[in-house]
Amino acid sequence: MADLLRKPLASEGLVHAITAENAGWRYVGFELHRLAPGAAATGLTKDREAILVMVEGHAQVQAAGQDWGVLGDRMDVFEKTAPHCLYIPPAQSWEVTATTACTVAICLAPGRGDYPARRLGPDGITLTQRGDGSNTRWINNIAMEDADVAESLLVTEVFTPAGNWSSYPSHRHDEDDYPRITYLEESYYHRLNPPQGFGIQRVYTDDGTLDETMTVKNHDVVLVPRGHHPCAAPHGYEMYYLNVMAGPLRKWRFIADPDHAWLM
Ligand SMILES: O=C(O)C[C@@H](O)[C@H](O)C(=O)CO
Repeated sequence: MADLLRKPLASEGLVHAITAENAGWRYVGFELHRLAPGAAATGLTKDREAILVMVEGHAQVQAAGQDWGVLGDRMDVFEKTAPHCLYIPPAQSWEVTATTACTVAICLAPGRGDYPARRLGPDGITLTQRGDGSNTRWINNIAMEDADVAESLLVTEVFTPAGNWSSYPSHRHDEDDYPRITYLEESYYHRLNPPQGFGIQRVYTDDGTLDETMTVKNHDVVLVPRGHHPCAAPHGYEMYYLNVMAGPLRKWRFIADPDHAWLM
């Protein structure tokens, strides 16, 4: 059984510490910090670039030698307003001090230092519908390839209404053969509303050598090293996830599962 479902390490403080090494891949890292008011988290980006996402709550942020003031707006991620985010280049330190209870994600991928530190959002991030019917979901693009703001990170938020599917029709991005398809590792940080809910995520390859169907709960992370990766939210439970993708080329090109491509 592949180790794709990562449970929270704690309910407060450092909740996830996914590195390329412990994920068994090369590009994506992901940290999640849940901080009580007054609590702080710090880090060094080293040979990685980072996008800090204020998932919810407010915090005083210092990074890359600058004071960025208090970041954050929505107090609950399911308010769905545009997130406050910060791009932090490699070889920089950062420090977040919670001014309210807050949840802060640090999305990581390799970087050389070609891009400066800068705010991303809330300006320029617009909640956008993708799909229709029971495949409708709502997207906040934080840093996708049309935004020339990072070397390898692609970061997106997705809100899936109760009873709907997302990351669907099934698709994969696990071969480095641009422009046909790109190789992108991907992590999913999941939330459910109300929080006692659950969702389903399947990760599977065309040849069936990987086929895991996972029950995801609030604050779980799913790793997608390869294969298709659709999600479903049950009746009564809205699903949120924060996607981090990275690979050798900062482009998202995918191929649909041939069985379900007719739905595209
Ligand atoms: O469309 C969605 O529902 C989200 C996906 O695009 C998600 O970001 C992904 O699967 C990327 O390959």
